[in-house]
Amino acid sequence: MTEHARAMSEHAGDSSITFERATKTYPGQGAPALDALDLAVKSGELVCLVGPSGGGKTTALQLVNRLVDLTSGTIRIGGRDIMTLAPIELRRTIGYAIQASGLFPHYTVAENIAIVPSILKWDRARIRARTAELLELVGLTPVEDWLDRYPAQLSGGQQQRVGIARALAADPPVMLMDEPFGALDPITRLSVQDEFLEIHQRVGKTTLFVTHDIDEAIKMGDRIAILRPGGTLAQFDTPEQILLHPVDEFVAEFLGAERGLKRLALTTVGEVLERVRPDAVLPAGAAQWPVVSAAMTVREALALVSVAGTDGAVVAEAPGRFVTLGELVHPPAARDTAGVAG
Ligand SMILES: Nc1ncnc2c1ncn2[C@@H]1O[C@H](COP(=O)(O)OP(=O)(O)OP(=O)(O)O)[C@@H](O)[C@H]1O
Repeated sequence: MTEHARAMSEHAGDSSITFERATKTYPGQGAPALDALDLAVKSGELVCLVGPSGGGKTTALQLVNRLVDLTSGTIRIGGRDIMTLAPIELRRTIGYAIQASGLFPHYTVAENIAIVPSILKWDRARIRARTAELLELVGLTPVEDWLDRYPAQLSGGQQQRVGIARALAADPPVMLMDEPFGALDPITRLSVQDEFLEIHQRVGKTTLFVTHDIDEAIKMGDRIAILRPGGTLAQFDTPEQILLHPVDEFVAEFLGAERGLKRLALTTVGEVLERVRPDAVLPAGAAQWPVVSAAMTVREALALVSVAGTDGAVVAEAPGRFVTLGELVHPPAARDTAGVAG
């Protein structure tokens, strides 16, 4: 075990990423690309980094794996200053997935996935087993059908999946993803997002995920960090809080005109139900109300209620419980926001 690996395993369990006034000014540039960023990503959390083009998102990501070096400030992983680690060693503990997958065209799928494990001198049986496990994880089965293909023989979505498998190969505690689904068509993109979220829930890597698509950020992020032009942080909070309380006009505009609808698509009927009085008596006339499921989004439930023209809906999974139209339109505030991973 190298000194670095030992140090990292001592910190096992803490894979938080902390930016402390992290600043990058590229040579010859008058203004910083990233300006005094303070951001703490908790272990296991998925944070989406969004902002306008040129806002410093990629720079922030590449500072973490030292593809770009800090001008000033500090970045820590698991509490350790990244500048105290050799870049090559550091990168072995960080999975990196980029747009267009970044696969090596002359390597097969199996060879691409094996790159970091080979550097780490895993034996062949271990690499083979890990490769099979990863291809299953990203849904490329039966595994034998995929191992020997070259990237050019895969669709964009399949390449992206192999890219994610490769980034996960050596089981790094931290994942950096730069527009990982940017090259996909909208339909494939939605399904790859779902798959990635499932994988994330299972493997729980601390993930910093760059996207310029605010809808993707709302769907994927435990929290979202919004950068302004000039690389300063505009807001860092849960998707729901950002949609409810954008700090200023810049953030509100960035979120777009459909902010209210986006928020409704984020909350489920079950979540609203948890926030309303449990002992409320079913109103007369509720027999005519539509039945909704606790798993439905508020947006879906509202569609049913508006078609039925009623003042509320009853909830299938909770006998005697109901939600009113008013509660669906303006869900009471959550009792706490401690639902964030970490
Ligand atoms: N190697 C470099 N040398 C000089 N300037 C650079 C370099 N890389 C990036 N920049 C500049 O730094 C700023 C931030 O770039 P960065 O790629 O981090 O933004 P971004 O938010 O990821 O943008 P996009 O959404 O367009 O990918 C931009 O103005 C860019 O032109």
